[in-house]
Amino acid sequence: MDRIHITGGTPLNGTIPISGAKNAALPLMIASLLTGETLELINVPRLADIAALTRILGNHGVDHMVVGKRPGQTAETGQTVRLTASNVIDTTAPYELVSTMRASFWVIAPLLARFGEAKVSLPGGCAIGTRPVNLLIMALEKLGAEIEIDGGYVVAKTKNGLRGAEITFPSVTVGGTHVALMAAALAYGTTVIDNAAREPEVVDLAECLIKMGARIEGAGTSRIVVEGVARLGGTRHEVLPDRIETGTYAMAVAMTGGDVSLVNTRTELLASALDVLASTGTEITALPDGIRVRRNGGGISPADVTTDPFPGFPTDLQAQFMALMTLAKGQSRIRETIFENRFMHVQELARLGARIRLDGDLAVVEGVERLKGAPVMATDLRASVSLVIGALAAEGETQINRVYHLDRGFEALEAKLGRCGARIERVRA
Ligand SMILES: CC(=O)N[C@H]1[C@@H](OP(=O)(O)OP(=O)(O)OC[C@H]2O[C@@H](n3ccc(=O)[nH]c3=O)[C@H](O)[C@@H]2O)O[C@H](CO)[C@@H](O)[C@@H]1O
Ligand SMILES: C=C(OP(=O)(O)O)C(=O)O
Repeated sequence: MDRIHITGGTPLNGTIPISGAKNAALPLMIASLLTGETLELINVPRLADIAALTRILGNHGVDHMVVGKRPGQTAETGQTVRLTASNVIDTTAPYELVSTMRASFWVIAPLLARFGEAKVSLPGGCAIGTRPVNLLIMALEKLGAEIEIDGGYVVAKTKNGLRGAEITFPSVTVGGTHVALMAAALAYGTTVIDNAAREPEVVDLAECLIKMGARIEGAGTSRIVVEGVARLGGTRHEVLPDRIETGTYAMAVAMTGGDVSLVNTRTELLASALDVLASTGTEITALPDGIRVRRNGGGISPADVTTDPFPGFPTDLQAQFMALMTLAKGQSRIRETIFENRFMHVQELARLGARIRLDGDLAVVEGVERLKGAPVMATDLRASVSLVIGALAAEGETQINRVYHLDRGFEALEAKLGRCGARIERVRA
């Protein structure tokens, strides 16, 4: 298995281009199943999760084409991908494919809405909690689907098509909102989704669906209204920038010090995280095409955060923020309210010398003077990158094992950091 070696202690200086968002590209690709016409997606990141979903869509019969590179494009420039689901041959998504990635479960919605049936394995994904799909099933049942669980598969059917309904989520779910949106887009009549997720990735999906002919109002608020249409068509859509990748590199600079421009991204995608970063003594300035992040000399001030659905502090940045707080001048308190088991990075950060105490959903971090390199193990996607951040700031060498987690969500990580002065290399097994 590949490993990453990092020799820490060098500030980061330069420019990092931000990729298209994994968590937007995945539902957008899945939306291709809603139409027989071609969906062209621009700025799709090159990631293991995208490749995994491409295999799943291929298994359904979706035609996948990567449009040729244009002059000026580099390995880190997102790809343009054309997906055409004109000849869907199979409405089953098998265990072997779905178990590697949670978002793949969402194919159930377009398959059911367009073909009246779907059989999808219960999902896998990052080991950060139990992650049930009861709310996704509830939404589909409200729309009239008959659902049973059989041999680890969710089998969904509808005799006369889905029908618009009132769907009220008891708690905010991003995947549930994606599924409800896609299914309602092709249902008869009006669907109201209450307590909908307001994440920018939900808005991106809704905007693409609208271009495909869907009638959706209110995406980005907690009440979305969908008027079902009989059919959807193809379109061209650019995937929005990855706010989690943006926040991750911002935290890396906050920790190592230096001056980095994060380009092809937008401040409003992560306002709450940038406010918290500013309160730690990091200078954040908006650029026309991104964000400039600077910390020169001054120490890192401690700050408390609680993860929350958008526009709150994202759970997908909690591990990275914890890495930063390990070097703060004092105590910080980090509460994780979204996933019950998202503290796997704590014991690995401790190997670098961090002092963190866990108490239920609360992590209390006592800042230390310095971290020291050590061998560590990547456990899930965001935990892995928190170790990269810690290692960049630690003295000496850190070896990160099991880096396949990183490849799920960070495009060209070593190249992007390396060009800013980080001493980072991948050792291939
Ligand atoms: C591919 C993708 O976009 N993944 C993101 C998505 O995951 P995902 O869509 O899986 O996360 P959800 O928003 O659905 O989960 C939020 C909470 O609701 C619970 N829940 C969810 C569904 C359900 O049927 N029942 C239930 O109890 C979950 O266990 C969790 O505790 O949003 C999460 C929260 O912002 C992010 O961390 C993930 O990176
Ligand atoms: C948890 C994540 O992904 P997934 O929902 O696919 O497990 C993530 O992107 O941080």
